[in-house]
Amino acid sequence: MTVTDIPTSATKLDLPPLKLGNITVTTPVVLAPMAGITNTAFRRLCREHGGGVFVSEMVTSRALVERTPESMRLISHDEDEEIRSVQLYGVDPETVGRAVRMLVEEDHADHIDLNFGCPVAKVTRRGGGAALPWKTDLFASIVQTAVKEASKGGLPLTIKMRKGIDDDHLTYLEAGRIARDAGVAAVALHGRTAGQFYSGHADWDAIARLREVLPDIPVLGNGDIWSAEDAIAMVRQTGVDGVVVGRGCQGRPWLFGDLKAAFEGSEERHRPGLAEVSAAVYRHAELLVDTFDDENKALRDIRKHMAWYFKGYVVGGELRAQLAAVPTLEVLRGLLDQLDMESPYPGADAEGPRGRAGTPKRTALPEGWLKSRNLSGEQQADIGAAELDVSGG
Ligand SMILES: Cc1cc2nc3c(=O)[nH]c(=O)nc-3n(C[C@H](O)[C@H](O)[C@H](O)COP(=O)(O)O)c2cc1C
Repeated sequence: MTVTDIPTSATKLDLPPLKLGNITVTTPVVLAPMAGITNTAFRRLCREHGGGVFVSEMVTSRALVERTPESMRLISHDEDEEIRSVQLYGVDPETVGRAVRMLVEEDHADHIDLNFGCPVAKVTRRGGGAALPWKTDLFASIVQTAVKEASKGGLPLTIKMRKGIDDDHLTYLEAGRIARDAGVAAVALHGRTAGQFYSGHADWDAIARLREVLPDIPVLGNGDIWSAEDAIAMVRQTGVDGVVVGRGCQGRPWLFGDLKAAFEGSEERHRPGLAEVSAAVYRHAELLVDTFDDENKALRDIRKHMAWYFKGYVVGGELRAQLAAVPTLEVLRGLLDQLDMESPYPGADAEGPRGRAGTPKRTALPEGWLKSRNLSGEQQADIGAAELDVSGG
């Protein structure tokens, strides 16, 4: 079944609340960790519309144990974030263990997620990111160490992964079993291989297979949820315990309101006119100024959201270009004031795919590397070196 011929009915599912260890998540929805997107400002906007777990941008374990200023910003949360969720990336069990211990002992988080989904070719070619679970001994060691350290503080630890390196080197079923045996609180699967990058459709059948293989822990499905109807369809089709939503909420933080409504059995959907979108953009920019305490940095950040916010809306070409290059909050105010505030919700044009797309990437790993599922010392060094190139999932 492809994503286009799934049923769209939103009749109530009666899904039980999602349990992540001792945390009960009433709306079974997770904001996907997205580097450069899911900072405190964006998480606040999403949270204000709905419920769920709102995961931080990824932080590398190495940077965190070195306490770089950027990594300390990445793990920071607003005071009213009920579930402080942090995503870590790491390739060395000892460093990952130290990073988890730091989060626990210094009370920076309530939930920790480990990222095994980075598809960036520079990283996967050297065995890191989404290729790492192929080396089952290293993968097991990282997850076991992280679970052990997280459990000392009673924190649930989850993992997020892709299907594998490419169609000939799938890892998700075995990695899921290893993670379950290590004691993770849930496993999230993005239904693409690293080689697919963001092309084609996410394979929801693979998500269903993982659900069957791991009947005893929550499985979360990820990939191509653009609307509340897609989320309901994924749950129906795969039997997952919750959904992870990434690009679908870019420029649409109100999607979390639709998701909450849909999981409560309501057909109500939020359809903001241009005036409301304009207010959201300005508020987002202001929150970013608070987050970064630096207007230039904040404006650099908000610029990448502009095309997503205004997708499908009636906005002239020149104004669009100016918004995409806006230099200051004051200029932003002036540009937004030029919009036709009576302009209504444009319907389906405002919805659907957005954000990162792209063509498949070559992830070819050396034959020798793929031959053994165990890791040599030299390969460990290589994976470690690629850590500097890691960027999201
Ligand atoms: C800009 C961007 C940054 C991302 N950064 C991360 C990340 O830091 N960690 C991670 O696990 N996945 C990351 N991802 C992957 C998403 O979490 C998600 O798995 C992917 O976008 C598929 O879900 P979607 O179809 O709902 O977007 C990123 C995706 C995008 C588009």
